[in-house]
Amino acid sequence: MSSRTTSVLTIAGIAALSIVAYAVYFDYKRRNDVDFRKKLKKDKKRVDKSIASSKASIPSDPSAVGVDEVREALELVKAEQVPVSPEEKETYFMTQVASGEQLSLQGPMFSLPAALAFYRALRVYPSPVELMVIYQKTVPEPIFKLVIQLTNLDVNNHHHLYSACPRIVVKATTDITLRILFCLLVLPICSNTFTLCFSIISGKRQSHVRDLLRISVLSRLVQCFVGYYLKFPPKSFGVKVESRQVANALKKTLVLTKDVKAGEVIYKEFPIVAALDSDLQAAGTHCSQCLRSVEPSISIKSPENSAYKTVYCSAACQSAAKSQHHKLLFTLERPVPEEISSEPITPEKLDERRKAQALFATYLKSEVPSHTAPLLVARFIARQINFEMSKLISHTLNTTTITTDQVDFTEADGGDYQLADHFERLRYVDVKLANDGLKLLTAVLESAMPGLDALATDERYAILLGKMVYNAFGVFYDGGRDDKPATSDRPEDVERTRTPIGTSRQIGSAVYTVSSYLAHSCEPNARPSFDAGTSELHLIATRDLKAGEEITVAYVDVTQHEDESVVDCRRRRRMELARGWKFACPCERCEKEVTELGVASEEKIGDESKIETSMERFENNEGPL
Ligand SMILES: C[S@@+](CC[C@H](N)C(=O)[O-])C[C@H]1O[C@@H](n2cnc3c(N)ncnc32)[C@H](O)[C@@H]1O
Repeated sequence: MSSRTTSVLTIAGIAALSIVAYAVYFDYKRRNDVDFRKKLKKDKKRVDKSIASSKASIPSDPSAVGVDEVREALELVKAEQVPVSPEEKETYFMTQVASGEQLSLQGPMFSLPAALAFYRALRVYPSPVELMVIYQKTVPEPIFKLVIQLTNLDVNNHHHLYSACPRIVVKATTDITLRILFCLLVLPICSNTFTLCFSIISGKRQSHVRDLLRISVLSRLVQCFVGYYLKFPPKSFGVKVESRQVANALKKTLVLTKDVKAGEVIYKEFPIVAALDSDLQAAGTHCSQCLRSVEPSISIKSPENSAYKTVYCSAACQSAAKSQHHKLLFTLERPVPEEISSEPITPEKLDERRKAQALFATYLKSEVPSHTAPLLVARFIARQINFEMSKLISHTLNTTTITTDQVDFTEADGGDYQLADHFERLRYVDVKLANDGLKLLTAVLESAMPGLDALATDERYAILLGKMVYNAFGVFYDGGRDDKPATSDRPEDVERTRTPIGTSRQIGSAVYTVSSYLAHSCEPNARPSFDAGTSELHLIATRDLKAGEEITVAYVDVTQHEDESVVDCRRRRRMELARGWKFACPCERCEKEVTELGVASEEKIGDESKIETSMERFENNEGPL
């Protein structure tokens, strides 16, 4: 043993002996010395008093924390940097909620720090109103009050919180339209929370709802916010969504989870919403629901007096279209199911509805030959309303039955996520609202169910349009069509759908949840096919692929045509990508052409300079997910 260790042990031994000696001495004095005992009692009283007075200075009601103190703390939080990328936000969010939960268990002294942690989480959560509803039910009341106080003091954030749902949160109690609005506007992210809050506002506090309330904020929100991509796409698709760094920005792409051979179908997917090009819709040659080509003699036609003429290939398609969107948008039938009481419809109201539908139908027909986005948006909104209504019936009747027709392909494994959850996460491109589309659609919704006008605000409508044009695929089969009305417009101005054979050959457009994540390559390893002769997308491998490989498709026509040089083909496809999709393609083929064929690497694509500022922001990952 070294001398150093010995001396450490010796000192430790002496110290231990001293303590023991003092304890023995203390015990002896306590037992035998009266004065010592008196002094001890006096000392104890003094200590008790001091503890009591320090306890009194701790507020028993933490909401009594001074406003100045709260304001000061808020200023410090506001000065903190908020993470920018979605991944950082997720981590930050989870850390803050976890720390809020921990601190709230530490007693009243920690109420403000706990509230601040919850408040920090609120600042990055995409749907703050929803989070507030959850906080209200799960965070101890004094801490929740402090979170409210922080929100009220932060004027900007206050605006952020309530601008999404003016009036509605307050009013959503009894009226059916408002209940639907509450669900569609306020709770767009998480269907569990969706169900939970729906039950709360519909006054049905069933036992499973109470159970849900007991689950910690964190576990439920982790599932909503982060767990989504663990459950979606469903495992059966054989693909997963991964974030990859592309040119300084994080992109979400689809990656294989299984090996596939060239020519094999990777997965099949039905669309969330689809629409025929308007000239085919008018011609009545294709089913308006599944987009199948249909013999006029056997097709099911809409009634003569219908504002928007539709043709269906089968009773099943007619029924699906009706329940999803057509009844609400283009019929005079009661929009609310029989199970739910609603105000009687007067002849005046009916007339108002007829006129609104006629005007909207005329607008849709007069749109650029194949611009389907306004119809896709209208159908999507109607579908969501109908979906919420069917949920309402199941709640009202105390059943959980929602027919497959209503959830079908929008549901991931286990049914945790639904239409709104998927759509909410898709990225969008800025769209300028140039015409009356929104006004006319609003009139149709309002005439069917007063109050629904709140659903289609300028901002929301622009986002929905932006999501449709950014994520839609062109549907084509049998080589596509040759009879599209000629136009001098650029392809991406007529229709910006991902169509590997060119938008001029598509018969319609459709938006898919999984396939929306497919990235582009000018030398793609997969292709969308519509071999079923409908809008059902089959993703086919164009070569042997291994698990872990990123899947790519061609967004535009990438084949070199007979009359085209390599340089011309390259310029054409890159221009279309830059104008329509706002990126300079970095794929291997584009790179190879630079090195092998001597195409100038500095080649500037004319319109790339026109990429909007918003797009640059978006590319830097500052925009929406
Ligand atoms: C409909 S989104 C596709 C979904 C997208 N991958 C995501 O991150 O969610 C289309 C956008 O993805 C990006 N993108 C697709 N393929 C790309 C590629 N090969 N290189 C760079 N960006 C690409 C472009 O920003 C394009 O505008």
